[in-house]
Amino acid sequence: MKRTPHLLAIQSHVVFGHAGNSAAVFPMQRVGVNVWPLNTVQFSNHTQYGQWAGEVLAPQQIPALVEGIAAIGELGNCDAILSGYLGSAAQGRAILTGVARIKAINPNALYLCDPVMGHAEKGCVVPQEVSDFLLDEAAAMADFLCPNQLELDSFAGRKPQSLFDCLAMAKALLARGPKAVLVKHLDYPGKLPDGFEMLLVTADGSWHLRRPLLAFPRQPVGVGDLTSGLFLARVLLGDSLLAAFEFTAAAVHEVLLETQACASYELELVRAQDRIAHPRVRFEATPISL
Ligand SMILES: Nc1ncnc2c1ncn2[C@@H]1O[C@H](COP(=O)(O)OP(=O)(O)O)[C@@H](O)[C@H]1O
Ligand SMILES: Cc1ncc(COP(=O)(O)O)c(C=O)c1O
Ligand SMILES: [Mg+2]
Repeated sequence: MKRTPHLLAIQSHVVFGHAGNSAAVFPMQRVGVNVWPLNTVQFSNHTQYGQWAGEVLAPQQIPALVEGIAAIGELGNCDAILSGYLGSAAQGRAILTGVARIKAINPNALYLCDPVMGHAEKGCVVPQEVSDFLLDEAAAMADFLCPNQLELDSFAGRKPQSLFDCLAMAKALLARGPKAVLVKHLDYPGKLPDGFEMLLVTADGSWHLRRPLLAFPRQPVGVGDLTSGLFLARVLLGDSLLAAFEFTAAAVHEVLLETQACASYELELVRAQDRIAHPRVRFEATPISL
């Protein structure tokens, strides 16, 4: 029987609703991965409500928890690390120490960094020191980097002029070290208004994918976290990068359809669980080159 992969997921937890690990853990489990959630913050709710209660985890807790897993002899079973929303740059550095520790035991372990900085319409959701850390330090250690357009602009230091420009900006990131860059959300002059577009850029090729843009009275939160989590989960389950990309687009779209149908602000992950595991829609990515 094929072994179930294990994934250490280091990002935020919200008590109510879905963002960070609260958006990604259940879907990753539902598609068949053992998840080890390590919560960088525990907030009452996501920050787009404009107010929240809760605390940021002390940075030294991250290596301490990783050492605790090493002490029971399980750290070598970690096949991948995912990081998302960071409470501070010190937390980010502690995560990189953990990634290095895991890669020393299991050189095949993959690290996906979702460089959560914010969103064009939502404004920045992290402090400047976190953005600097993501640009200067985390990108260099990541096997996979999953920026949205704002984060890609931040990495490139400019805004794109076209789709091909987005591709060039994502390709430039490959030179910093990652095996693949998944741009979760494209925005560029000339983009068709009725589509939601993504890019996958690897050393072996690049692909562009378009799915319908759904209307919401308030943009749901946690979609980026769901996207990076499902992508990494499917890669661990044996998908090619392209197959994982197409699966992720379909599964995320299913969640958004369910969320829209329920008129919910929070993602309807529980109701959509069968659609996450077995998406009914399919989106084909098309090859793109400069
Ligand atoms: N098909 C879709 N239709 C409408 N909105 C979408 C669709 N897919 C994603 N979104 C929204 O677009 C944004 C996606 O943002 P993105 O940049 O990928 O990630 P993040 O969730 O990290 O901001 C989110 O606000 C999400 O709610
Ligand atoms: C606590 C927390 N984690 C993560 C996120 C990131 O969510 P998204 O996937 O929409 O970028 C947010 C966004 O507001 C948040 O408040
Ligand atoms: Mg995000």
